[in-house]
Amino acid sequence: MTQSERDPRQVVEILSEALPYIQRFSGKTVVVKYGGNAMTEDTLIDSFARDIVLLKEVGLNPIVVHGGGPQIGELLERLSIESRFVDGMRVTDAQTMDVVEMVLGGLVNKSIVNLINRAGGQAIGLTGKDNAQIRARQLKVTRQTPEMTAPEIIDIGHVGEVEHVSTDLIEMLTSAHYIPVIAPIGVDEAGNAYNINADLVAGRVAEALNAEKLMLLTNVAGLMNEHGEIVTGLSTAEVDRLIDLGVIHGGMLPKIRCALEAVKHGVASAHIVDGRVPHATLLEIFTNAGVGTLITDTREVPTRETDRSDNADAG
Ligand SMILES: Nc1ncnc2c1ncn2[C@@H]1O[C@H](COP(=O)(O)OP(=O)(O)O)[C@@H](O)[C@H]1O
Ligand SMILES: CC(=O)N[C@@H](CCC(=O)OP(=O)(O)O)C(=O)O
Repeated sequence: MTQSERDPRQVVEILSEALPYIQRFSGKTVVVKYGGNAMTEDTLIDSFARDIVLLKEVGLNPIVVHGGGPQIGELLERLSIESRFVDGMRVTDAQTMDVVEMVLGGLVNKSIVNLINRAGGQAIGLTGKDNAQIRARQLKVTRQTPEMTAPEIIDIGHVGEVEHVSTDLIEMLTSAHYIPVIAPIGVDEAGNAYNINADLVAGRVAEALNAEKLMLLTNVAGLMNEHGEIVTGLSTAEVDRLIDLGVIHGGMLPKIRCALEAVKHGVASAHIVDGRVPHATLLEIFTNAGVGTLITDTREVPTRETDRSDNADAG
């Protein structure tokens, strides 16, 4: 249904209902991580871009950090370069690193920038190399089995972890009304590039900016428990239990870990959101409907009401 087909009274009612949320979040920073798996259909990517522009226009401060795992996988396949993952991280040799940089810093970054600009925003695409804003070091992955006396270090190549995020460039851009769109490539002091899981970058960017929200848009309806049910509010205790049970695995592991780290380090809330739902970002921020899993720094199970409790009108 288009706006002209709707009852105009309904349209203004919806706008009016969003007012408490707009007031609550105005001026606040929201880091939105757009996963490669959520970039499935053109219409969805369009609605994502419109949501980001709308957030900016109503006074929030959106920062986009994007992934592109499936898109990297596609080009590697076309180039007949084999790829595998250890603990949700792509093993990255020098040749793979070149492809990662081309796809993330080039194709994917610029297509998101282009869509946001076409939706009326002012997006600027960056990688962690710009102003060396994402300082990285090589990620050491260890593995230990009961038979081993000491953990084994597995070399997964040019894969990085975030050492430090400098926020001056991001802040300069956002204060001049631009929307930064950041590809998850880090750099060390010697200028070496690192492939970093996009969730980890988004979490650390959110922490560094003291963001109100970290939204992780993916291709599932939220975090599932051992019964296959979506967990709407996730306590830190429940995360530990689900990891021990092996229910959280693959790409969900870094996602949950970075969400937990972010809320422990000052981000008010993290959300795992179904990016396949049109306008998922707006639904999560401006309505009580909530479309995924909410994570806050609490041993209790959080609810959307507690997440919004500092404005009595907004819940
Ligand atoms: N407990 C879980 N609940 C939901 N998804 C899970 C869970 N454990 C593993 N996953 C997997 O994690 C995937 C999301 O991570 P990932 O593929 O890295 O997405 P993205 O590209 O959006 O970062 C899901 O598609 C699902 O296959
Ligand atoms: C080290 C590592 O695994 N890096 C990821 C970077 C992209 C990413 O994280 O993309 P998604 O968010 O779409 O999964 C990769 O090479 O796929």
